[in-house]
Amino acid sequence: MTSEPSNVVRVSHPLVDHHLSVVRCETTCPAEFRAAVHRLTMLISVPATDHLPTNQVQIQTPVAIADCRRISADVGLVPVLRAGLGMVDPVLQILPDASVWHLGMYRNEETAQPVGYYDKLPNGSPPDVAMILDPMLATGGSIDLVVRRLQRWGVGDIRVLSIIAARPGIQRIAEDFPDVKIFVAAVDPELNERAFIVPGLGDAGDRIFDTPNQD
Ligand SMILES: O=P(O)(O)OC[C@H]1O[C@H](OP(=O)(O)OP(=O)(O)O)[C@H](O)[C@@H]1O
Ligand SMILES: O=c1cc[nH]c(=O)[nH]1
Ligand SMILES: [Mg+2]
Repeated sequence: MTSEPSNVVRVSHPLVDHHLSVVRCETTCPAEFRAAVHRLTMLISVPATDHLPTNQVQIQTPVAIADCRRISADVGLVPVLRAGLGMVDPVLQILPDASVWHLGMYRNEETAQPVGYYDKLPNGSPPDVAMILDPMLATGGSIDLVVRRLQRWGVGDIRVLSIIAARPGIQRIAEDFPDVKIFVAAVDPELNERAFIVPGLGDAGDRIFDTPNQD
């Protein structure tokens, strides 16, 4: 662990380091990039779900009755299109009963401001816990909008899962939403003149979907 702001949990593990080196490498092909994002997301998901409440249940094993525990919270995953889609399956592997609510957002190339283009959140009651999935947190503008939208829906417990977050974006989220924790594989120091994370990994959405020069 490092001297990051208290809203950030950098998941420290040799496997995280290994798969980060894969996603950062510019010659990693899209199939390998997707696989590494999948593996990193699984590794981040475990600490990011450490607060979920459980109920005690009695389970009949083939031998006897065992006292067990099952997750009792209603969890909603909120992938931010497009890049967040690459993180949905690995979280569903460990939380198969979670719902998935999609939000679409892209950054305007000139201003780096987020533009919302799809919102599939319902009017009904919100989940107990929402986990926002987006591999990149740069200026924090996109996550800021998503958190505001979830709070408007009435979600009280919000966590963010990213692969790489930049310090300026982390700072922004900490100031705006001190209760929102961010779970990441890496914290990078800065942004370049195009608001890309340095050293980062480039454009996550384009690398997942093999659509170079789309942004
Ligand atoms: O913290 P911010 O400065 O807001 O930047 C981060 C956002 O930018 C990327 O999306 P992008 O605009 O590339 O859309 P895409 O997922 O469709 O590629 C990324 O996946 C985040 O959503
Ligand atoms: O470095 C960055 C910044 C925003 N979005 C990305 O995909 N990468
Ligand atoms: Mg992109």
